[in-house]
Amino acid sequence: MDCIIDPDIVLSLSPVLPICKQRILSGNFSFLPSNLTEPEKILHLSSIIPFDCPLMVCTLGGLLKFLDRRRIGIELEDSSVGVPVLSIKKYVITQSLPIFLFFFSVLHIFKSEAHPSVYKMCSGGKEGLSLFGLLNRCQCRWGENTMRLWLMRPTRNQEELTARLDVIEFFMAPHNQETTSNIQSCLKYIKNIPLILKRMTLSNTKVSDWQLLYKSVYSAVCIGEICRSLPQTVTLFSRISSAFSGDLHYIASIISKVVDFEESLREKRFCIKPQIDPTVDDKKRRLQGLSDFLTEVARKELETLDVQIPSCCIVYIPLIGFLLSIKRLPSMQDKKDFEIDGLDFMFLSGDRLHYRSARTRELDAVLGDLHCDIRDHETMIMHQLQTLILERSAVLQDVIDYIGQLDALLAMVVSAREYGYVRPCYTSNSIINIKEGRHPLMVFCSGTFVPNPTMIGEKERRIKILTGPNSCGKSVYLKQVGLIVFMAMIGSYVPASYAEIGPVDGIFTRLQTRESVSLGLSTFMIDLNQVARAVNNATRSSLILIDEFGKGTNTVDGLSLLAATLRHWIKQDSSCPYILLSTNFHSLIQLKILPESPIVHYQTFEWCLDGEELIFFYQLKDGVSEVSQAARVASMAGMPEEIIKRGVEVKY
Ligand SMILES: Nc1ncnc2c1ncn2[C@@H]1O[C@H](COP(=O)(O)OP(=O)(O)OP(=O)(O)O)[C@@H](O)[C@H]1O
Repeated sequence: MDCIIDPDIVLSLSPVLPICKQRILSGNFSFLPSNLTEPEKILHLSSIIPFDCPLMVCTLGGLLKFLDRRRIGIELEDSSVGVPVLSIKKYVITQSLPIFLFFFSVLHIFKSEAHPSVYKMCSGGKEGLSLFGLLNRCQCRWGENTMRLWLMRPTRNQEELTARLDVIEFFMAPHNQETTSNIQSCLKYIKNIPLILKRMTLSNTKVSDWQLLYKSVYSAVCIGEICRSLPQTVTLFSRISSAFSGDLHYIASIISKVVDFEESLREKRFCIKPQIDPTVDDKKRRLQGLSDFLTEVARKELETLDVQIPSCCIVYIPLIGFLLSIKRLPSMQDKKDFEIDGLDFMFLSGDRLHYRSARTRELDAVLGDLHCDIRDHETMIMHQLQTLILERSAVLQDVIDYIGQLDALLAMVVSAREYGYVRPCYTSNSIINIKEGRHPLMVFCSGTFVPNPTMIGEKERRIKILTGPNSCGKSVYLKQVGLIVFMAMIGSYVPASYAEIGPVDGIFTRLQTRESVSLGLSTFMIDLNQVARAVNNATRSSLILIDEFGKGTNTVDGLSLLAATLRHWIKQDSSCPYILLSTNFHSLIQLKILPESPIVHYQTFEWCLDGEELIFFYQLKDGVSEVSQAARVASMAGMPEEIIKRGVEVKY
């Protein structure tokens, strides 16, 4: 399988491993012959599931638990019935880039923060300053889900990446801006279709569900129409054009033909339009003409009543039927006063007395329970409509998939346009060539961000060693390169004036993290783990970003570890990964610990001293810096002068 298993993850899985294994062994696998004994069952399952792979076992165990909780497919069954698993199929994600969890936090790909509003504190977080937050201009939840998935799973599949970039390029053209906003306004109406479909299968659909489903389907039809008018050479447009047709049109037209939204909202239940069902039409017509007819009946009833009774009316109460309603007279005090000859007293409601008479009985017999009949009939039609929609619901899954992709790409268009990103070019040459690269997030934090180039490649040197005073911009630069390459691997435009990206099969980092508490490992141990992963797994096409490796231990040990690691890669010569490394170990260069090599390139950043003041230009240049300017940086950070002075005295 094309994946690298993170040792930290395996370690953290060990407590749940036996539970997951047990869950798998006791699963309801209907594909297994029923006459198998327990040992035979284990043997059979182990031929399908690699029990020696902790990640696989825990993932499958988690999936089975999820299915059991949601009771998918057996919602209405007894709770003792387990979800039947019909088959197990292996699915290998071949093209995705191995990325470790650290990467997402150190490069600020995702950053959830507690919500600042006090009343929302308990209800989860919000996205902070992160790449996801920056790119997520999605209009619907499906776009947001797709964007999240793409960020979690960058890919090497160039065909897929080019297809995404083609869509972005199309919408980036100024003359396509109107099309962009038209599609975006339709995307807003695509709602939670799977939830509505689930309610349909449970026959628990509300009027609002019908409205939302219709709006979603109608908007999808409009998007389909728009995509049909766009160049079909763009893969996504042609896929949408062919998918958003037949069944989708059918669902949209059948809902609009059958459902009477106005009446449904008024009646708070599913109502159908006229001319859908003659029986319902007939009953509704009778119900409409009923009020005049009932007034006439009431007039006749009044003629037969005591003269003291000034008025009466005929009312209809669902499930009870027609009743004669009379205003209670002051003389009618006790129940016996309510009795009237020829009428059966039914009940008192407010100040009105209700009776059943010969005429109301006749009305019941002739007109029947009109309301209930209509309701029953309409409910039956709703079930038929639901069945028709569910039979064709596969197209709605396609809608969600393609809408998610389109929305995520349009969101990328918005940020690319707003922040001046460019389309990256993918090349088969082993090269990373970025001109005027910018850190996509840091640009918002520093007044004027200084763009810098990156050139790592076949003829260019593959190991960049960055030195420079503290705070000169080394870490920001490393992250900037990592983020630009990462953005290219999700099919986004990138913050640069030009970017040529060769094959990249993984991004390894040794960057500052705040995870030592949660992992139970020391900071130095985390550093070592991260570098070990890079040493053990990186290939010629991997990008490695190392920021100040070795500083977490005694200087000599740290320096020697760093030098040994670099020597390991220098020996690989042109097969060496793309490496960007920043260090404050100036003795690495002063003591000439590293061998002379054409693949090593020393770079630093421009800065100068204005009197005692340290000024950073953040501009990358060739060369080495042999001073840290730590004392001046400490002064800028507000350290007391006497401490800084004493530090300088000790140094010399
Ligand atoms: N290209 C740039 N343009 C503008 N400002 C920048 C740039 N790069 C870095 N900075 C600013 O400089 C600050 C320090 O940068 P950074 O953390 O990269 O320094 P450093 O060299 O890694 O420092 P240290 O060696 O102490 O870790 C950043 O927080 C940012 O405000």
